[in-house]
Amino acid sequence: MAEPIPAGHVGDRLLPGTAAPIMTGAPVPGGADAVVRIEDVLPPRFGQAVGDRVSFTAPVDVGTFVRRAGSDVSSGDVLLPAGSPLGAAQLGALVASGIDRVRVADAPRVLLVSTGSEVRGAGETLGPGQVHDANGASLAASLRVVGADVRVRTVADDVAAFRSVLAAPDHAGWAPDLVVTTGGVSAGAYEVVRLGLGALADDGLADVWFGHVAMQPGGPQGLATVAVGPDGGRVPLVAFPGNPVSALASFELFLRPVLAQATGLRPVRRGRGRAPLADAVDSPPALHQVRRGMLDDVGRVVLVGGPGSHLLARYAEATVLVHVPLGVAHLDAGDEVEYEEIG
Ligand SMILES: Nc1nc2c(c(=O)[nH]1)N[C@H]1C(S)=C(S)[C@@H](COP(=O)(O)OP(=O)(O)OC[C@H]3O[C@@H](n4cnc5c(N)ncnc54)[C@H](O)[C@@H]3O)O[C@H]1N2
Ligand code: MOO
Repeated sequence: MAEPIPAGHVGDRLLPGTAAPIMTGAPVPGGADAVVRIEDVLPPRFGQAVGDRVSFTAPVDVGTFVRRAGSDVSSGDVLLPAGSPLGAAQLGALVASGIDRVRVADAPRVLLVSTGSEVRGAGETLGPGQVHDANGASLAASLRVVGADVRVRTVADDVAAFRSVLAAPDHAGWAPDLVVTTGGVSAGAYEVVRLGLGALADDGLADVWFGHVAMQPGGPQGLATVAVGPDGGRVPLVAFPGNPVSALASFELFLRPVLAQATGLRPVRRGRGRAPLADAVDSPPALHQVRRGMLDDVGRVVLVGGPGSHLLARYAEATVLVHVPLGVAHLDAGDEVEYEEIG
C-alpha cells in the first residue's frame, strides 16, 4: 500500500503492484488504472500502513470506477447552444466548466393591463359587483415563466385612463416591448380596450384588429400595434378576453409559443400527446373546444370541471389542456384526444 489520497490531493505515481487508499473525487494517480471499492478489499476498511499488503475479492477490470476527464464535456465541445435558458443544470454545468460569466438576452419587457371597472387588486376589500385581479396574477406568472420582465397595471373602463397607461406605462421610464391586455374586447357598451384602441387608431397611433377565433374559451381576440411611452414608439399589443380561463388559455395557445421562440426557450410548446378519454364529452362543433383535464393512473384523460371560462379554480387543479377539434360534437369514453401539458 502507498500513501492515502484524500479528495483534493494528487497522489504520487503508483508503481506496478501497488495500490493507494483513495477517496471519491480524488484524481486517480499516475500508474493506476482502476479503483476498487473498499467493500471489495481484504481487509475491507481504510487504515493500512504504507507497505501493508491487501487483496481484492474479485479480479478488477481496467477502468473500473474511473471517470475519465472529458467524458461529460471536453475541450472544444459546445457546452450550451445559444438561446439555452439558464436553469439549474445549465448554471451548474457552466460553473463546473470554469465559466462564471455569460452573455444573456434581454428579458422582453411586457406591460400587462387588466381592464374593467369591477377589477380590484389582490387582497383588496371588494364592494358589490367587484372581483379580484386574477388575470394580473395568472398572466404575470405565465409571462415570467417564459422569461419576461412584467409590469402589471389595472385600468377602469375609461378610455382616457387606458390611453394614459399606454402613454406612461411606468413611472421609472421603463417602456414595454409588448403590451398584453385582458378584458374589454367583446360586444358590450363599455369595452375599454376596443374603444381605447379605436380612439388611438383614429388619431393615427394604432393599427387594430378585433375578431373572433373559432375557439372556446378564448373566442374574442384583438391585435394591434400601438404607440407607447413618452417617445410614442410602436409596439405589438395582444388583447385577450377577460374571463380568467379564456385569458390563460389564450396565453398558452397563442402567446406562449411566440414568446418562447422569441426568447429562445425550448421547448417552445410543452409536452403533448394523445390519450383516450375517461368519459364521454360533448362540444359545440363550430368551435375548437379547449377543456382542462388530468391523466389518470392508467393514462386516460379525465376532464376537470366544465367548459365555462370562469372555472379558474378547476383549471388550477388541471395538468393538461385537452383539445376537442372543430367539427366534433361528441366523443365517447375511450376516444382519443390530443392534450398538452400546462405548468
Ligand atoms: N354580447 C356578447 N357578450 C359576450 C360575448 C359575445 O360574443 N357577445 N362573448 C363572451 C365571451 S366568449 C367572452 S370570453 C367575454 C370576453 O369579454 P371581454 O374580453 O370584454 O371581458 P370582460 O367583459 O371585460 O370580462 C369578462 C369576465 O371576466 C371578468 N374579468 C375581467 N378581467 C378580470 C380580471 N383581471 N380578473 C378576474 N376576472 C376578470 C369580468 O369581471 C367578467 O366577468 O365576453 C362574453 N360576452
Ligand atoms: O371565448 Mo369566451 O373565452 O368562451 O369565454
